[in-house]
Amino acid sequence: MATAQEIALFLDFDGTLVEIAPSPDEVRLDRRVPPALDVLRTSLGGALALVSGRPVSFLDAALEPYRFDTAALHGAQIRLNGEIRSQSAVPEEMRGALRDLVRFANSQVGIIVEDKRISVALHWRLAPQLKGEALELMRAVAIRMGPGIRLQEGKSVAELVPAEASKGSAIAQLMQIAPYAGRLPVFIGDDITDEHGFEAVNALGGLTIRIGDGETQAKLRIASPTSLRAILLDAAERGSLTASSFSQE
Ligand SMILES: O=P(O)(O)OC[C@H]1O[C@H](O[C@H]2O[C@H](CO)[C@@H](O)[C@H](O)[C@H]2O)[C@H](O)[C@@H](O)[C@@H]1O
Repeated sequence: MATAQEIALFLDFDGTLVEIAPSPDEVRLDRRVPPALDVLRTSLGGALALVSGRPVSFLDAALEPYRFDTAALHGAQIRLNGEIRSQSAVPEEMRGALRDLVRFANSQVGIIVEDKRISVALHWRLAPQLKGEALELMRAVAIRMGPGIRLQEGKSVAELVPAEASKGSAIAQLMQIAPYAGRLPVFIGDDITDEHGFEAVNALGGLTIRIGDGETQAKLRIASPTSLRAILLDAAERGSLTASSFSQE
């Protein structure tokens, strides 16, 4: 089994480091997690990154005062060593799309539009009966926006994302750069968007872990964000994380 020095750890945020909440603004991160991740980053020679659908700014605020390498917006925004390394352009057609989505949200109770500029999400967790209508609208808007945009489905959400971006390509990019290059990638996630990451990490011979149930390409499962947190906090206390830390559930 690989040692701590050989691992590159990639962590999803929602549904992985924090429990899913009724709306995007309501997530609460256990305050022991940010310092624990900082300790683990050191023990991993710096090879720890967040891979999330959220923007870098949101993740920085959630994990403050720590700033981690981040592949944000499903890979459309990558920050490494404190500097934005790559970022997709704001799609020209996004303003028109946003107008249609806000109009829909204003006409229905429980629909939330999350404007992340480079991408936009339409949430129906608080109005599950509107899933069909919301998805139909998102599919129509994505088609209208053309080949530069793809539709990313997730847990009670659909998002318009730059077509070239995915968690898989972001992880593959990071794996070519120090301190990630040459290590065994370990990716932990819980949602459909994470399947791109699982595919890429499986192709690199790494370890893939799905939080919770649902169909997946991941090789291992951990029951919940609570169980993962326990593993990470324990590893931080011992100052060592290995691939086998994740198979002791
Ligand atoms: O890649 P992730 O870090 O898992 O981010 C994926 C999306 O997560 C957020 O939405 C999800 O979590 C919300 C809070 O728990 C929940 O209310 C919603 O139903 C979920 O879809 C976030 O709001 C999105 O921007 C992320 O892309």
